[in-house]
Amino acid sequence: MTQTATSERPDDGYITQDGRKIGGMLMEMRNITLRFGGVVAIKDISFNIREGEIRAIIGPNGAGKSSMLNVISGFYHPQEGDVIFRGEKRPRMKPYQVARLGIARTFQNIALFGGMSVLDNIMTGRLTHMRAGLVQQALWWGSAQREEVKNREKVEKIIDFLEIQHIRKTPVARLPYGLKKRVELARALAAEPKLLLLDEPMAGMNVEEKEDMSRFILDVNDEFGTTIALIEHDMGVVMDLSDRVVVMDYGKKIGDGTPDEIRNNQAVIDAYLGVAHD
Ligand SMILES: Nc1ncnc2c1ncn2[C@@H]1O[C@H](COP(=O)(O)OP(=O)(O)OP(=O)(O)O)[C@@H](O)[C@H]1O
Repeated sequence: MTQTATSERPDDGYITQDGRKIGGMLMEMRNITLRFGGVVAIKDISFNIREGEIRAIIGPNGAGKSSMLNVISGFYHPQEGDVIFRGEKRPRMKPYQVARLGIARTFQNIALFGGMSVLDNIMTGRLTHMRAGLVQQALWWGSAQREEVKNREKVEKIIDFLEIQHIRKTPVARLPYGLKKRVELARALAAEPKLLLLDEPMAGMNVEEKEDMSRFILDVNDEFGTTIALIEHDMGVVMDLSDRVVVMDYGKKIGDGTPDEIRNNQAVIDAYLGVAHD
């Protein structure tokens, strides 16, 4: 996607050059600080994510990117700052409660059930939508069955969309790496998230797998209107996919803007070239 415009946009949204609709604020991180004992992983960082946007968080190793993703997904709780989701301050929540709000994620190191089939793995992504617990399922078999059928339909649609019909019965452990990553994406999508967090979706992939994954990320965003925030080290991918990019270095935010703005940001260039700073 070519990006020439600036990151200054009207509050209620805009249309991208390739015709996608970007809306108002979906999430705002306000003055987030996160410490681990004496280590300050995130220092007073603010940024926002708009509805429908593909937003990247980049930075050198140890910059604090994973920590930030973990704050967004509720794994870490910042000592300072607020997380605003859909206009409301999010109270301290457990990750499963954050998932119920509509935030799903994939992991850098694939976190699937190796012995289970692709289909069953993706079904686990529907758990946040399942109302019937085990006891309910036993007592109200009819409604639990209807729910199962509905969940299956959603999952089948995702399987078609991500072109993994041919491996639906295959145990995940037997799949090549690129396909495992695609199954992880499918499982996260099964939760029908408003915000999808991707932790290094291209890590360990060959060129062809990266091209496939890039296409699927764009298609998911376009077809389902899913807002996506991703951490990624592959600069080519980041600059191609993202509407806007946040750059972190040593826990601080050193850049925030469109790919073009980031490419021309001297602090960002210095950080990647390893220029010393105070
Ligand atoms: N659970 C933790 N306990 C203690 N320190 C941590 C923890 N998680 C992260 N850190 C520290 O916080 C800082 C930021 O780490 P983080 O993993 O967020 O960076 P990153 O940008 O994701 O790095 P990478 O690209 O190498 O994955 C580092 O100094 C790291 O050692």
